[in-house]
Amino acid sequence: MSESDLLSRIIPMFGVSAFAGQGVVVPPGDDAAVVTARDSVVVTTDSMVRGRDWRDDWSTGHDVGIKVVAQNVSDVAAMGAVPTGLLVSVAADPETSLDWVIDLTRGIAFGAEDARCPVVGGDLSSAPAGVVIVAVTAFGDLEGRSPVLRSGARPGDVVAVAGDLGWSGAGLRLYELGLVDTTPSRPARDHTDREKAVSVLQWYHRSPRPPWESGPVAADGGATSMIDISDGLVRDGGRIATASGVELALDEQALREHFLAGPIELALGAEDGWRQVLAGGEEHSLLATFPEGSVPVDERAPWTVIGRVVEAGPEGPRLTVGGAVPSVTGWDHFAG
Ligand SMILES: Nc1ncnc2c1ncn2[C@@H]1O[C@H](COP(=O)(O)OP(=O)(O)O)[C@@H](O)[C@H]1O
Ligand SMILES: Cc1ncc(C[n+]2csc(CCOP(=O)(O)OP(=O)(O)O)c2C)c(N)n1
Ligand SMILES: [Mg+2]
Repeated sequence: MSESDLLSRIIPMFGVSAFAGQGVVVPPGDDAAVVTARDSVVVTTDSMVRGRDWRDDWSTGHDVGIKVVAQNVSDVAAMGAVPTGLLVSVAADPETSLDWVIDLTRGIAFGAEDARCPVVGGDLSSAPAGVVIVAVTAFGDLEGRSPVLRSGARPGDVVAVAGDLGWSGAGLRLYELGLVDTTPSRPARDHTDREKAVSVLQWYHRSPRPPWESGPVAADGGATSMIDISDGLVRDGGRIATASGVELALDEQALREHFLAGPIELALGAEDGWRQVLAGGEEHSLLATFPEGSVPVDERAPWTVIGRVVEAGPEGPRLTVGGAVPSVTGWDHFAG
């Protein structure tokens, strides 16, 4: 199949016409898309690489599509913005099956629709044998809000998280332990049955649905800093601490109670599960700091208070859990 044939299959799947009038002036198909922007534009990019970010024996093309959109939309949300457009680039070994590419496209289209955000273009390229890379760029609109940076946390603020912690990392760990779940639809959150707990965690690893709507809610509520947790609570919380020059003093009891108890502890046990709560990557939940008393009340995706911001001590900016620096560090692509 030629590149143009493939594009003529892919582009209609994004149904951009559904978004006509919502900022898309020229849809995919020309040299570039044209979108309207009212204000400063939030822009971010994140890619996934076969073998590094997913394995074909665990994840379908559809899963990869949902996940790459989620990663990007949560980065937009972590600035306090709503997503307004996506660009999708795929570089694939020509042996990659058409079915896989179509499945990927369906997953991207599903994620984009869920985020109410049109795919406005992209690129197709071939890659050496075995290589498949999916790269997404997302645009966002602050709708008049000031961007929420990593650097605004102040002593006296509370630290809160929207979404779960450790689910994706626990799901990955369960795959690594040899459990293979292929539940076709999203399983219910289960706190009593181990098999169902395994299934819900592996499902979240394959196709996360972080609470990205909470990003703008946090910004409106006066969040002083925010980040999406892609490399684990400890590493990403540490980034807020460093950028803000403060200590994030997290409450071990609150973390264990809200995030370890339940599916993670049931599926992995307390020790391994706790590591995932602290250091599991790819969760894409939002971590933010708020002035005391202004944590937003959002029933759809509640913010859970997990600690406080305090003045950095002699050790400098850092993140502590129960008063100590955790021994786990989180994900780093190049640390080996
Ligand atoms: N190759 C690159 N060139 C320029 N900037 C980059 C590159 N890779 C990452 N960055 C920037 O570095 C910052 C941190 O990137 P990353 O750790 O990927 O953040 P995130 O977890 O939010 O995706 C971001 O502002 C990102 O835009
Ligand atoms: C096969 C496989 N091995 C390991 C992982 C785990 N993993 C890959 S990337 C990542 C962290 C986040 O990825 P990155 O691309 O750095 O996101 P960013 O920080 O840029 O948002 C993790 C935990 C995985 N998903 N699949
Ligand atoms: Mg990134």
